[in-house]
Amino acid sequence: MIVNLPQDFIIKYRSLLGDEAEDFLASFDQPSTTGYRVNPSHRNLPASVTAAKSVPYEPWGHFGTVKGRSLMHQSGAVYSQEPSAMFVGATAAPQPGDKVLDLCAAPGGKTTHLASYLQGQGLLVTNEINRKRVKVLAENVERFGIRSAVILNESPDRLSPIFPDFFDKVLVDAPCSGEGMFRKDPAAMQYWSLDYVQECADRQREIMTEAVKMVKPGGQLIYSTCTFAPEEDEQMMAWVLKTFPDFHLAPITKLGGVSDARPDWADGNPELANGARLFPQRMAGEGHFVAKLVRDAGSAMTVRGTADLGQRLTSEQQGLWRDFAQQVIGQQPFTDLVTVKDQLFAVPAGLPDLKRLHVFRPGLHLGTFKKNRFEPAYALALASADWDLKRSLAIADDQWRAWVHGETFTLDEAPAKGWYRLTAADQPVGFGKVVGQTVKNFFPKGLRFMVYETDE
Ligand SMILES: C[S@@+](CC[C@H](N)C(=O)[O-])C[C@H]1O[C@@H](n2cnc3c(N)ncnc32)[C@H](O)[C@@H]1O
Repeated sequence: MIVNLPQDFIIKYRSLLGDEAEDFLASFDQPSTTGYRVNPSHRNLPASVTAAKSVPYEPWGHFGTVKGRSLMHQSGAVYSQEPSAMFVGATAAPQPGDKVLDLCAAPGGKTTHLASYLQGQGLLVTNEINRKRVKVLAENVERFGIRSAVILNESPDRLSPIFPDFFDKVLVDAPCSGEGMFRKDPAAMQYWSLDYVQECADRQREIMTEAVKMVKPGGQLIYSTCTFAPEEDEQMMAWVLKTFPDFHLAPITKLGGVSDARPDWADGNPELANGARLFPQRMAGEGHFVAKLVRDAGSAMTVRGTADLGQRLTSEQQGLWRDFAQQVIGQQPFTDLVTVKDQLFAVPAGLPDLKRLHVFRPGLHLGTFKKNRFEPAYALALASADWDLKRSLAIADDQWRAWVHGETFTLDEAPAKGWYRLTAADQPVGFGKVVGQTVKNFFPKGLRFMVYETDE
């Protein structure tokens, strides 16, 4: 064996997997499997992205790699995600209009996937407890052009009193012992021990105790981990079924080498087989556990107060936004607008009162009110992939490279002065301000990068 797996890990899985254990252990010496999902709201994507081999259970999923410093990545046309992680979103598969909570969301792989299913309709509450990680989540939500998401930075026990019986779907992609990460990130092995698995299971029980309260009667709770440990997988589900008797495990369609979960690794309850196991020795992927819990239908949803996510716009702000929307977008695509300080947001409908929570983003960032003018946000440009804007300017590849590096660039002709959504290869890349033949650079400072020859 090349990879130095912990001895206790080897002993444990030899005992659990019997004849299959050597194939399982040998899979850790194979290279990790990479993949990406295409963003369904982006149009005219090149064949280099769409023609790669598909992931069997996820129509937007492909095997392969898209570089971080590429147009496809920067414009939000793709999200890099290893293929077995795609099984989580594919199992949740919310309908447009659903109210969805992603409780443990950073860096945003599952959130961006759930958003693809929602198609901008309904509500996506995406939460991350960790203050640093919530920033990365927000960057990915913006990059993927998600229009109807609220980003929260909270612990599950502070969310459950605000959202009782509220969501059609709740996803708990639980913090776990990460055994399915060993191949991609061998450093993950240094935290691993039999005790660590137990610690993770304890934390998962705490998270699930709050998560179940937020599922509406008849709604679903999708639970997933990227670990193989039965304590965090089948045994966790066995505990949920016993502790919360109004929840049951629903069957999941299993394609492409996905297997039934193992009741014999928990209390033998045959219902546990409805869960799904993704093993790297049986399929191309790093490994996951996914289960779909359904809450019995019952009492009606509790009615609560409505959201108060910011200030109303002054009449001057309304005018500045209206002028921008008419002149540049050509339509007024949002109804519920609020300001937080000088920032303008479009908030999704249907939220309860969030006053007591730490709201990291109340909705889609539309822009900033400066003195007597409005400056559109990068997030708004990236959320416009499927709109024909009144003012849109196609730029060439070398101009895109200058743009993401923070440089101004020159056009061959001078169009009318003002804001333009810029596109490269039909993908939105930001708002630029045209003055004469010059495009002034508004690419966010913290996201700037240099494209090298080796990135191609
Ligand atoms: C497996 S990761 C989520 C990955 C993410 N769903 C994705 O697809 O990109 C689990 C997340 O749970 C967060 N977390 C850790 N402890 C938590 C807790 N007690 N309650 C809620 N979330 C927690 C971690 O910070 C981490 O971001």
